[in-house]
Amino acid sequence: MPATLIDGKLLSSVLRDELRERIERVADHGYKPGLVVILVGADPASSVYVKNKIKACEDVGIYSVFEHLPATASEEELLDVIQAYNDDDSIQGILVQLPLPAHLDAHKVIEAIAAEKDVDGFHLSSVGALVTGKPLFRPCTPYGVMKMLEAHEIPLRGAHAVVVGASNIVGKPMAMLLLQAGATVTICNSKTKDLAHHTKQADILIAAVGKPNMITSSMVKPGAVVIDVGINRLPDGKLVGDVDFNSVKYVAGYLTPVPGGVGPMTITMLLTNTVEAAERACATQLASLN
Ligand SMILES: Nc1nc(=O)c2c([nH]1)NC[C@@H]1CN(c3ccc(C(=O)N[C@@H](CCC(=O)O)C(=O)O)cc3)C=[N+]21
Repeated sequence: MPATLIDGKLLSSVLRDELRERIERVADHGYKPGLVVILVGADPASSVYVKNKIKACEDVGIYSVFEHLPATASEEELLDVIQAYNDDDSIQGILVQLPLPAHLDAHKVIEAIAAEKDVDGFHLSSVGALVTGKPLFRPCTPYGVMKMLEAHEIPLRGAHAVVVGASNIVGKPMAMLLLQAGATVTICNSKTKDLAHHTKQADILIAAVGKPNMITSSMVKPGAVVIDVGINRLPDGKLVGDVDFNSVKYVAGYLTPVPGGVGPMTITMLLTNTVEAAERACATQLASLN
């Protein structure tokens, strides 16, 4: 029997309905969640993602601002823009679209974002809070994956999770969330010897490498939960993940599609973090009134 599909679009629509209710509740206190998306330059893929994020905000009733800087913008200009939004009470979330042009220091730029507005979860405060077990903001992609596992009641305690890819934005925080949920976690990287040996042990396999179709059916334990975080655009324009979907679907127990899997969930968790930020700002103000 082919794998059960984990539909990120469907789950997103359920979660977005819940967000609309939370947004109405903060609206009752005179608050409207606001997100600014900052894009430097005009990379076509980034431009599409940014547009999708703005559209998603409109869809649930989050106020959004698109701040577009030229590719030649200086670090100082970008830091000034971030500072202005740090000080802007109509904005609770600040996202700087990555990757940045090479002349800008992404680390320095991310650190300039006020920690309480870091809805991407990339700031050192967010990373430290996550690792020590009191998350401030969870990075959107791993957070979305956790929601997908939860929605399908996939047991995590004592499960063996194998994360392929060790990036700061996906692999590392993904491993941390799975660990905190009680899984035994293996993290593989590009230097891992005999990758298939590790992936075949996985009850839950997370593919986050950025190589089209690299996880093949012989690398998957029968019945495993396979989460495809990859988004690779082929020369013919087709979008594929890191998992060879057509062969793995006959081996896996659960599988996420690309498109329509982790991608839409990433955006939904960005919206969730923005609403969360607005609820905290609202609670802080209510407390100061008492
Ligand atoms: N500061 C920052 N935060 C990010 O969260 C961030 C970023 N920079 N830089 C780029 C990556 C990539 N990313 C995606 C989100 C959704 C889809 C998505 O919705 N994908 C659709 C398909 C979209 C299409 O057709 O191209 C899907 O998988 O169904 C894809 C990619 C967020 N990123």
